[in-house]
Amino acid sequence: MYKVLITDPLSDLGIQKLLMDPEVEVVRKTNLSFDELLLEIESADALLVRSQTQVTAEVIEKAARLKVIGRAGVGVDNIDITAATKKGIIVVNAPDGNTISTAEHTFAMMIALARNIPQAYRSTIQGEWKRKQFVGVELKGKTLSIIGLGRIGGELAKRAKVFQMDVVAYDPYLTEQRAKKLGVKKASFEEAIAIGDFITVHTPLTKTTRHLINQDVFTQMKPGVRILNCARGGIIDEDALYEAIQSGKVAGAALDVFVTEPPGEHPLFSLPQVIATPHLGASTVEAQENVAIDVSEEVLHILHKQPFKNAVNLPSIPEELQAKLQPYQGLAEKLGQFAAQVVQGALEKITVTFAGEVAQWDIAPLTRTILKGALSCHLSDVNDVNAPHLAKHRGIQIIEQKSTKNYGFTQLIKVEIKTDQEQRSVAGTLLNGLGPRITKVDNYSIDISPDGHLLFIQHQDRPGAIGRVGSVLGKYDINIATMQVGREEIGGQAIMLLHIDKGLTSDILQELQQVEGIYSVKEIAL
Ligand SMILES: NC(=O)c1ccc[n+]([C@@H]2O[C@H](COP(=O)([O-])OP(=O)(O)OC[C@H]3O[C@@H](n4cnc5c(N)ncnc54)[C@H](O)[C@@H]3O)[C@@H](O)[C@H]2O)c1
Ligand SMILES: O=C(O)CC[C@@H](O)C(=O)O
Repeated sequence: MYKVLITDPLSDLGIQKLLMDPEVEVVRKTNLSFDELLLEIESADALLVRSQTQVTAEVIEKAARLKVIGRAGVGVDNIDITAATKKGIIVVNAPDGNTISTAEHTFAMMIALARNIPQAYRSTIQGEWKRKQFVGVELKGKTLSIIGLGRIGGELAKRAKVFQMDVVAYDPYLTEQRAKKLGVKKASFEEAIAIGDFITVHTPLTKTTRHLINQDVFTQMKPGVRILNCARGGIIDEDALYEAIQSGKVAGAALDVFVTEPPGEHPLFSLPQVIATPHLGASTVEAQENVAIDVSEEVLHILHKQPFKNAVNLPSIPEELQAKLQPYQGLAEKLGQFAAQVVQGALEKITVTFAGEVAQWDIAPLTRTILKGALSCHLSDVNDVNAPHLAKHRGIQIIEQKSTKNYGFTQLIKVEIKTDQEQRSVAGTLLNGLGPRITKVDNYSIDISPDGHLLFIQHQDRPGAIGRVGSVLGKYDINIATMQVGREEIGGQAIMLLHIDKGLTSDILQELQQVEGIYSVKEIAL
């Protein structure tokens, strides 16, 4: 049974799939104190949050069984991604479900700002009739500068075009093609800042976007500019915004998000030019249902070990590529496990080479799986998420390469491991109808399926060696299921790779080591 802990309000309809899964127990507890959260998280397999719950390193540290953190929304700045990654916890979000709602909210804020609607409402219901005081501006013909033309920025641009605004956008990843498709002028940051009558930010909050709009940037703006932030508090320096409004440079600001939420009695609220909403961008029935459905499905996929797509701490893999790579995942993991068990000493470098059909694709996910296989022989709780981090942390160098060399197979994956004592390699392929096979260990060609208990023996190629190994195993009632022998030259070094039906005790291993003509014996569990 998986415990799915939900600590922020999520749409009832949206989490139906979770509620209906017989293997899932849904525990909904909102407004938990920090200590209560620490207590609940200990036994949770999945945690679902919106933006309120702060999933700090301390919370993650306490989570003994947590496999996935699901964010019902886009921004994951309330989750310590580094701490989750270190612990091998997958973080997924629901990036698409609230795009339209947030774009619409931003647009509503822009109109409200242009026409002083909140201020006029407040005055009118107090019995005043101040028509002169609330003269606004039209959107038509004005320039809207969008900083961050992603999903929300893009939808906002479409709406602004319908209102006959000139839309310019700055986004480091904006292509001419996308700008053209949206009817937007691609600009530099400086240009976008200098020409905007309305400037709106739609970037995530990161180290580079914190205070992206600061005191210096305000000085470069047009006098009378109007500012919007429906993305994240902190992208705009709140103190600098206060100054810019006070000085008259900025005519007004519409804010849905704040550095601290709730902001309490914020100095900006003393300025009549500021309008505000309490982080309502995604607060529509539709968006809340969408994000809850999306994140619930992702969490279920992860708990049931099925493919998922919106992991924040794993590069996303297009479905088509995922389908192509899937058959290779098992082989990749086994090769990593085999290579790590066949070597002696501390891992220093892992080189993975892909040849044939597989080399035509993005093979980074397979490299991660190989790494997971190799590291899991020595470390606990290794998965695709934390494997690269764990390798880096231990100073293990990872080299990934593609080869056009003909290895005699339609596709081949080779794993070379260098330790402080030796360097060895193992290669494998997928054979039609037979599945994964190990085809080479060091320079010895073999053909064995990578599963179960294996014995890897290095010996001298002399009559009797195989028989003597068989006698020792027979003495202890250990059945040999399959056996492969490889040699470089007659009478030289050779290897035996045996499938045995059960594992060996250290005494039997030692006895095998003493057999005449045997150089080394390694037991490999796959
Ligand atoms: N107010 C709300 O309720 C609400 C709702 C949803 C999303 N959001 C916020 O809106 C943000 C954007 O959401 P989205 O779905 O459009 O994300 P997105 O990832 O589709 O778009 C973000 C864009 O910002 C661009 N970007 C990154 N750094 C930049 C920089 N320094 N300068 C300019 N552009 C930069 C990226 O290239 C990307 O195109 C989210 O990160 C989230 O914090 C708020
Ligand atoms: O949960 C919310 O309502 C806010 C969501 C929004 O900020 C997001 O980043 O998706």
